[in-house]
Formats: sequence, C-alpha cells, structure tokens
Amino acid sequence: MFMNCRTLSLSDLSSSLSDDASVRVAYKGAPGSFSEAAALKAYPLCEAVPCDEFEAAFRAVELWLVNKAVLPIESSVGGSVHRNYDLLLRHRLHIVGEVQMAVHHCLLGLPGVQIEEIKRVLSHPQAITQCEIELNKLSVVKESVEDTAAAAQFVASNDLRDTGAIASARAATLYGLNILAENIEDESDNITRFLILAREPVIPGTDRPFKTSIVFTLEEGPGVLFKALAVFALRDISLTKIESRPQRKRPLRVVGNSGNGSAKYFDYLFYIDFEASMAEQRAQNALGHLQEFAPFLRVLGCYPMDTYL
Ligand SMILES: O=C(O)C(=O)C[C@]1(C(=O)O)C=C[C@@H](O)C=C1
Repeated sequence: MFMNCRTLSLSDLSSSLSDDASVRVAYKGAPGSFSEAAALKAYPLCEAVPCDEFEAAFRAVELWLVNKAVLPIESSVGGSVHRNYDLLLRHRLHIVGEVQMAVHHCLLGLPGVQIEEIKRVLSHPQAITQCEIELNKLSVVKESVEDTAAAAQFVASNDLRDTGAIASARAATLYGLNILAENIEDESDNITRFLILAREPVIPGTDRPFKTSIVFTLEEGPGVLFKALAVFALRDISLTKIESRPQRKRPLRVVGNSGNGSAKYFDYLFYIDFEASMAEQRAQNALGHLQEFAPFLRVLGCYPMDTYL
C-alpha cells in the first residue's frame, strides 16, 4: 500500500518552500520592470508585489506583508545602487540570496509611431546610462522616471506620440506599446545584480558556493584598510565587491590637535562581499581577526552565490 510513497528529504522541503506559489516577494517598480523579472527569476511561482520605493519594500518584509524583497544592488555598467547599501544598514533584514540577471532594453513607442518621430525618451536613470551610446545617436531629450515600466505606462496612458520609453519587451506587451528597437544596451553583457532579503537568515552551508556580505568601520591610522583587506588575503578568500559609504550619523572624524589645529576627515562605512561561507573556519577566523581592529562589524548575510545568468 505504501510502495509508491517517496520519503521526503530536506532538499524536497526547501525547494517546495522557495517555489511555493504563496510566497509574496516585494520589488520596487511597476509590473514589467526588470526588478519584477528578477523577483520571478528567484521565485518563479511567487506573487510579485510592486512597491513605490526601496524603503517600502524593506518595510513590507519587516511588517510581514511579504516574505521577501528582491532589490537591485549593482549594475555592471551603472555601478552601485547606493540607496540600498544605506537601507541595508538602517534595517535589520538578512541577505538570503542574490540574482544576477542580463538586462536587455528595448525602445518602445505608441503603435504606428516611427523611430524618427521620437523626440524624448523616458526611463530609469540606470537604463538611460546603460543605453547612452544608442540614445546619443538618436539625439533625443532624456528624462528620468521611477522605473522602466513606469516610463512605458506613462507613454501609453498619455498617448505621447513623440515620446519613447526604454523598457523590457514584457513592458511593451503589458502596456500595448510597439518595440521600435531591441537590445539597445551599450554593452552586450549588461548585468544587474539583485539581493534577496528576508526576516530570517539562511543557515550557511558548504554544499555549494556561498558568499558573505559584511559592513564595518575602521579607526584612524596608517594602512587600516590595507590591514582589513589582508585578513581575507591571508586566508585565500577572494573579495567580489567593496563599497564605501559616508557615515551619516558621524560624518566627520576630528584627528590630531597640534598647534596647527585639528584636521577633519570624512568617516566611512565599508561594505565587502567575499567568496566563503560562514560555515567555513577560514571565514570565521577572518572575521574574528577583522573584529580586532574594526569597532563596528555586522554580517549582512551569508547566501548561495548565483552562478547562472
Ligand atoms: O526600472 C526598472 O525596470 C528596474 O527594475 C530598476 C533597474 C535598476 O534599478 O537598476 C533594474 C535593472 C536595470 O538595471 C534597470 C533599472
């Protein structure tokens, strides 16, 4: 009678949880945005929940309105999304995964409009940066809006014949626009990396490649950043990202008080991603070592690396 019953393993349970259609995932933007696509890449059956701001997505997770948030953190062309670095520190969520996604932009216009009629182009600032060469060839006025899908929605709902939107092919379908040009990104490898945030951390493993993200401060002194980076180099741990942000609460550091007065330096927070799991002794040792001279250190998350594109 029980011949066909298969014993459940832990991996069955974890995959059924992550693919569960009841998972609600917040993203910033309108339906058809690249962030929505990233949320669906991470959780194909999820209910993707649009938010008007990054902070709203953080709050939605904190208030249990959604299970996760998927937010952009860096673009291979446009660089870091600084706002999300600052919000990671201000909020207490954990990074539980990452999604790397190839971003292909289209120029969209109203049905019947020819590309020569387009005098103005709307899009997200990162998308405008990623398509700069093509846009300069068209010699159009560029205008920033909240996200790529919002640009498409605006052109469609206001019936703007002289205005185009840089957005996804899916946004064209959703808002009834035509694709006037495809793959208009300057670099064929146009990748955006998104972070997956949750209330609870994932348990670090060693069964597949893991990455750890941390933030720390340093005291004044010669070579302190060099020493901080050496704790990883000494243990053969590769760094994949380093970012510095101003310390808003303590923006200036006063150094020395000689006859010439005291110097005031900007004070920074350092964000580092490194390729090791917190389940590994070498990662624990590296952070123990860093703690010896970092007055503040927080692990933002230890999560499986996205090795697919
Ligand atoms: O505007 C969108 O569609 C977004 O999802 C935002 C965003 C970004 O913030 O970088 C995401 C991916 C692309 O790099 C362009 C824009």
